[in-house]
Amino acid sequence: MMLRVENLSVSFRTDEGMITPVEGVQFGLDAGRTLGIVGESGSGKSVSTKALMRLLPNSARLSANTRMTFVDKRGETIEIEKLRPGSRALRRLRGGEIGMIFQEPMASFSPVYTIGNQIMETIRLHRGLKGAKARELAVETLSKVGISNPSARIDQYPHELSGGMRQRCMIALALSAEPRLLIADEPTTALDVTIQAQVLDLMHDLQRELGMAMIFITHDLGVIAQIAQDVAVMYLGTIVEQGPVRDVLQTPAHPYTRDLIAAIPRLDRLEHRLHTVPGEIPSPSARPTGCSFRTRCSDAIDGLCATKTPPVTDLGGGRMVRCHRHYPERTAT
Ligand SMILES: Nc1ncnc2c1ncn2[C@@H]1O[C@H](COP(=O)(O)OP(=O)(O)OP(=O)(O)O)[C@@H](O)[C@H]1O
Repeated sequence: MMLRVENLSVSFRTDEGMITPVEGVQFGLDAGRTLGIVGESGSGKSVSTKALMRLLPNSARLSANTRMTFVDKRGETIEIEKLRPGSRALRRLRGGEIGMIFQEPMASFSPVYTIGNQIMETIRLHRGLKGAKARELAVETLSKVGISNPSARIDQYPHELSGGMRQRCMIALALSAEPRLLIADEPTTALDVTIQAQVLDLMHDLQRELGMAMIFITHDLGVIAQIAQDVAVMYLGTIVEQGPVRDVLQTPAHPYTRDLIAAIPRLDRLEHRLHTVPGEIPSPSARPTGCSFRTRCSDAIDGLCATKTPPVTDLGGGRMVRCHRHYPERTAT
């Protein structure tokens, strides 16, 4: 397995004391596969992936038993949680081994350099090519992400491009280092629907061509269905359900997943009002006792869900769920 995350817990020191917005996250990812992470705003998706790239602020702490292992391009195993801030190994990991793209491309680009300069700098840093060779490769990468007339566009500044173009250039920037893993944090949310579909198709094609693994973060299960093979559903800092996308969408095992599926707009149900998951996600500083979803759950069991944290149940076929309804002895009845 290329990436294995075990017991990932992240706490922050805040004015109101310690909060733990990510707790006990576990998942694995093979080369060439896409894991979709879905959940509402505040569920801990970004904090989890920032932890993977060691991009969390100084106020963040990983629990002592957090393990994040990654097999790099040379076949060596990197223990990400042990990398020292500012170390060469960490710089090599970021960008070179794990690339990241965001909702807002301006977060990746500096406004004062041309697109080409920034892509060529990445190529120099991570692939050791300079001058005409680096430029050639940058043009090639821009053309790969569907930028027309790339040898002219390469000399433009980020603000000279449209939103969709900038998004493509950001993908080109991330890909130019040839990462083994690409983390995409809501990369299409700000785009209009047609461009969103084009960018998703593009990412899918590039991934197949390059054999890269991908973690795709979104609040939209519909997008996950298009792009990922596996899905992890997060709620209030933990993964509540995980498994192959098709199985999870067809037979969701957790009430929260069922609610998210009901919220997907469907063409054949346009006349109905769009559902959203009822209620609001609590703050990590006010995590409910027992199962953290029980305050919004329509299926909560009196006297159990408020007092006992549901254990992880292995449902077979690579699926797991954290819900008292799925205790083996309960599902048997
Ligand atoms: N630097 C920080 N200090 C304190 N709390 C933080 C910090 N960064 C994130 N959090 C908290 O961690 C929780 C999870 O945030 P995170 O950004 O991971 O959610 P998310 O699922 O990615 O949401 P979104 O879809 O809005 O990006 C939130 O309650 C947030 O307030």
